[in-house]
Amino acid sequence: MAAIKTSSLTKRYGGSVLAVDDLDLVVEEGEIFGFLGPNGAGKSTTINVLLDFVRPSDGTATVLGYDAQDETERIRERIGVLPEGATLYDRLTAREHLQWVIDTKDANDDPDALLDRVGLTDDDGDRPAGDYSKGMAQRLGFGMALVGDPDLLILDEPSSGLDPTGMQEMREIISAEADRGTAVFFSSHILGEVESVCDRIGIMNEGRLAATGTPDELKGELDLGAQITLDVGRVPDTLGLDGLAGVRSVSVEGTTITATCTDPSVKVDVVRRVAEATTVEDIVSEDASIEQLFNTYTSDDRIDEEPTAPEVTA
Ligand SMILES: Nc1ncnc2c1ncn2[C@@H]1O[C@H](COP(=O)(O)OP(=O)(O)OP(=O)(O)O)[C@@H](O)[C@H]1O
Repeated sequence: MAAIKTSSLTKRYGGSVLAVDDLDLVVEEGEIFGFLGPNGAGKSTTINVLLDFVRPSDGTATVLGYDAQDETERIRERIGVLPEGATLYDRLTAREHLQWVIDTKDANDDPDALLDRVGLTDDDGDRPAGDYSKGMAQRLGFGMALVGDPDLLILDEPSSGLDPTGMQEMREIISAEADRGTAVFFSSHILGEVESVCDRIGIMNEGRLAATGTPDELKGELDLGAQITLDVGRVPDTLGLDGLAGVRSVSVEGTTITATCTDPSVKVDVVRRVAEATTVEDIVSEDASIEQLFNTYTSDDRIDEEPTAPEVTA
């Protein structure tokens, strides 16, 4: 049984805004699925339909096998949710928030252990949430989502407001939850975060799923190539890269030479050839990044075109 399944899910706001457009999405049990997309792509709307905060215009959605609109109670018992901009009660302390969720879910978690897990101190636990910084509020919201060992975590921009340490801690908790069988579905703008923690990603664009797969699968599909950039003392008349197997293109700007290779292993040959012709002062090596992937799938003139090749001067 899928943790999340949507079939032809569509949401229109008013007559003109098509926020989610015929979406077929499957998140498997136990997997970490990152839901990426630019502002307005339809990520929060999809999550809001899954949580029955908004009703779909068309299509269906199930969560843990239950209908997202008709079996909301069953779903709530088994999931943990961090909604966009978690709503907290200003006058309640963190401990009281956690205790409230524990009681509501009839769970037996220890509020102190949860506080510790999300990086809040004992003293923080006794302060009213109204005094919290954005990052502290986010940590508390995350702690509330973890109550009751949920089978599925749905997190809308979980790292929003967190400092780098907080983001790292959040990623560790997500991985630990997945290790014990929890499926995690989270939306993000932070591409590195998604790549480092997710089993699969889905890229939303204009209400549609532009791509799904593991980061490696998606990079492979697009054949974005691997880049190597060399700073040299002097650019020789002949670089020696002409006809080198696996070099797709070469460009030169000042004393910087950039080669795009069809395969990362070819980069060593590029360095060797250039080093035979001139002094190499610095090397930067980059494989296709998740940023490239994201840009390719969400730019206006996406996919139907070949990735653009830099000017060839070799
Ligand atoms: N309550 C609403 N009423 C009208 N339009 C809405 C409403 N909520 C969202 N929209 C519109 O639906 C589209 C998708 O918005 P949504 O918030 O789902 O995108 P998102 O991918 O979560 O964006 P972001 O990354 O900025 O949070 C946008 O055009 C947005 O303006």
